[in-house]
Amino acid sequence: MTAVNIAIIGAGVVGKAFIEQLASIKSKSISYNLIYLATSKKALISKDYSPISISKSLDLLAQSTAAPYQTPELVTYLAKSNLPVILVDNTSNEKLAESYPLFVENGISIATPNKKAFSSTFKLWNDIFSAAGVANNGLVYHEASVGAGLPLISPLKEMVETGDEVVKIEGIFSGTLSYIFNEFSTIDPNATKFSEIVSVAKQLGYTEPDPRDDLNGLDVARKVTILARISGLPIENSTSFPIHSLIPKELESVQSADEYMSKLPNFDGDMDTLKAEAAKENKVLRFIGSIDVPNKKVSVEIAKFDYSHPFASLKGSDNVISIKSKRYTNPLIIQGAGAGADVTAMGVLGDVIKIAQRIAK
Ligand SMILES: NC(=O)C1=CN([C@@H]2O[C@H](COP(=O)(O)OP(=O)(O)OC[C@H]3O[C@@H](n4cnc5c(N)ncnc54)[C@H](OP(=O)(O)O)[C@@H]3O)[C@@H](O)[C@H]2O)C=CC1
Ligand SMILES: N[C@@H](CC=O)C(=O)O
Ligand code: NA
Repeated sequence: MTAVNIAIIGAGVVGKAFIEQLASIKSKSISYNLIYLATSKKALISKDYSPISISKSLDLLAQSTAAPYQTPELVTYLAKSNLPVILVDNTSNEKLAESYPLFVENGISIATPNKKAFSSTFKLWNDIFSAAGVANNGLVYHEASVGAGLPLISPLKEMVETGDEVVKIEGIFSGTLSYIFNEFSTIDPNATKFSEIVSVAKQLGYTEPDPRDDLNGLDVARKVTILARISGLPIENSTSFPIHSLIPKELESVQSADEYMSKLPNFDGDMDTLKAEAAKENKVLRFIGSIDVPNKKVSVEIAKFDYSHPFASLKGSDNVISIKSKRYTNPLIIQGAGAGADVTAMGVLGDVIKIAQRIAK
């Protein structure tokens, strides 16, 4: 039997589901030992690296009075581990993401759904993957950063590594905005109010910790940046191309997510007008991202589609992504739930298993 040590940061919507799935792994060949679990306020730390009960870890964390390690201390602690270590970043924290090269250079592997590291500066992207390419450094897997658990990053990387050339990627990349428009912009003229649907998407765990990151188009822009970079475009950062925001001008400067949510109903009329304009043309509204590789063009926008278009009949939080390449002249279509605790945790745990199969001792 071989083993790896697991350190988890983040115990929110995705983090809790990840811990539940990790506790249920039944591997005869690899033991997954939890040694560290932290939120921004507290931590559960096994100082001698002996395994912590995964199934009791959330209760133990709730009772813990220990403060989380700051990044340099955490790197030192994990680098001294008796076994290879996988850091699971289940936060959306940018500072932590900026430290990935440091973890990787210290032999610590990373599995994460956090998009920040892969969609910030192109320099950070290069620093992470050049560090991950060096022998004895950590590995970096981020399947759930686009399309949650849908197999997207892994097959796209394989296509590119085996010599395929991506021509065009387009689709619906946001579980939140898919859910919102599938519920809001339908043939039914009496569909629920836009602001109410945004609240439900938050309750269902589809939104970012701050739902404005979905509604301003930035979450889709981050995903599109990641896929464009894998496809070979050197996108400087996730704001260096046109992005349509759904945040009303008047709410752009509100301080908190709560204030934004409470004022959003005042702007339902604007969204009703947009929907009615589309309905007059027998169309629905959908929020899409597209990457045109030969023309080096990337965009994130709201668009109108005929009732008969496949995007018009999408259900729930489904993403649909079409990839056209030199080999796939008829596009490869990937469709399914693109947000939510269980499908995202599955993508992260799948990466943990893939890393463990390569590094466990
Ligand atoms: N929800 C979904 O469907 C999907 C989510 N993702 C990604 O998964 C990640 C997690 O999302 P989700 O679980 O919904 O978010 P939540 O807000 O529910 O949870 C975030 C967790 O991270 C912790 N955290 C935040 N900052 C820090 C920090 N600096 N140090 C330690 N802990 C920290 C929070 O702790 P505290 O409460 O103490 O702040 C909380 O436990 C995000 O990157 C998101 O983009 C990706 C695909 C789908
Ligand atoms: N908020 C995101 C979560 C997954 O990345 C979404 O709605 O798609
Ligand atoms: Na994915």
